[in-house]
This record gives sequence, structure tokens and C-alpha cells, in this order.
Amino acid sequence: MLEANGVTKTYDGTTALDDVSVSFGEGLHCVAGPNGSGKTTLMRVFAGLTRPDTGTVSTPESFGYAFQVPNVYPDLTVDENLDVFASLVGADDAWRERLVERLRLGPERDRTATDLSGGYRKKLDLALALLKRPDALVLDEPLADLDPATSRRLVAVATAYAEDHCVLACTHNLDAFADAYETLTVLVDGAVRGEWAREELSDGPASAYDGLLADVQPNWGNGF
Ligand SMILES: Nc1ncnc2c1ncn2[C@@H]1O[C@H](COP(=O)(O)OP(=O)(O)OP(=O)(O)O)[C@@H](O)[C@H]1O
Repeated sequence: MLEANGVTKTYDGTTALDDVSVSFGEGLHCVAGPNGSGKTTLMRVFAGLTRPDTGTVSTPESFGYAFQVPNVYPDLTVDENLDVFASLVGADDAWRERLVERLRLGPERDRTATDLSGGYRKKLDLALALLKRPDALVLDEPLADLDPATSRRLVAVATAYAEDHCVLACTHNLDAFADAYETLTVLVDGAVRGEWAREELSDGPASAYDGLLADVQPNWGNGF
């Protein structure tokens, strides 16, 4: 459903993506990698926001993107943001209210987006991405700024949606997705360094990731 073939993207001599070929079907898929490894660039290429230098991508027409930095109307309230997006995509009231309930946005619905806490703004951004019930949903650092209970709720929402859609979560918090993910893809320096299905990882995704990245962990002994 989401596919990249031989995708390369370079910025002024920095290779952000290096001949990346990946494919994701229905279910919840995690993409991890160190800072600067190319995760956001790959998500942006899928979304059509960044044009690759070489290679092709294939995505469904109905595509949702919850951004690393939430992309909401800052001067509108939660409800007004939902109203604007719902009318743009033709979302019905029942689905809109289900998203408000599932993401616990109710208590803040009359608050202006700019006054929301970082976590609530993140949840609002996800609700906006889900309003059109996209066939594929990309979540860029979905758990950043969320407290542990809210993180679990967001993972539960993503997991439920992934039952019959493709959900791609770009994350540094693999433990939070340990009971939910179907595949793990690790990017290092813009290239795919590891790809596993969940059943291949008996010790969980974080352990596989740490093993793969062991060579880049610092070893300072007792000193600084
Ligand atoms: N618009 C841009 N202009 C120049 N360089 C860029 C641009 N976008 C990304 N890069 C570079 O491409 C590389 C990959 O960046 P990207 O944001 O995709 O990584 P990431 O894995 O999402 O990182 P993080 O985990 O820190 O969010 C980095 O070296 C980054 O500096």
C-alpha cells in the first residue's frame, strides 16, 4: 500500500535517503533510526512534500500525515480546527466525535490551539489526520510530548486503526509499540539497515534496534 523503490534524496551534499526500497501493507509498521537517519525525509517523500532525486513511491490517494511538529490552525479552538478540516474532507459528525472521545480531546475542545499543551496539540493534529479516514496514515514521532498514559492511548488508537489500514509510525520509543507493531524497519545514514517482522524478534523491537546500533553507542568507561 505504501511503497518506495530506489529512493534517494540529497541535500547540499548530505544524503538523507540512500537507495531506499521499502513496502508496507495493512497493519502497524514502525520505522526507527538515530537522529538525522532520514525518517522524516522518507515520510515527506511518501506524502509528496519532498521530491526524491531518484526512485519512485506509490501511495494510496487517501493519505493522512500527523506531523512531528503539529500542523494545526493556531488561532482556532480545537472544535473550530475539527470543523474546518471536517468540512474540507466531508467527515461526518459521528466519526468526528468518536475521534474526540478516543483521543480525549473533550476537556480542551473550546481552547485555542496555540494555548494547548504540546501533548494536546499533538493529539489534535492526529485527529485532523484521521478525519478523512485515510487508507494510509503516517505518524512522525507520534509520542513526542505525550505522558505515559496518553502514549498508551495513542498507541491503542493507532493499533485499532491499523486493523484495516496501513499505519506507519516513525518513532524513537519502540518500547511503547512493542505489543502493537507488525514490522520494524531501521534506517541508518539514510539507508535501510534492518527489517524484521514481529515474529522474528522474540526480545522485542528495542532490543533488536540496540543490537543493530551497538557500534555507534558511546563507550566512555568511567570518565566523561
Ligand atoms: N530541508 C532540508 N535541508 C537540508 N538538509 C535537510 C533537510 N531536511 C533534512 N535534511 C537533512 O537530511 C538528513 C535526514 O534528516 P531527517 O529529518 O529525515 O532525519 P530524521 O531521521 O527524521 O531525524 P530526527 O530523528 O532527528 O527527527 C539530516 O542530515 C538532515 O539535516
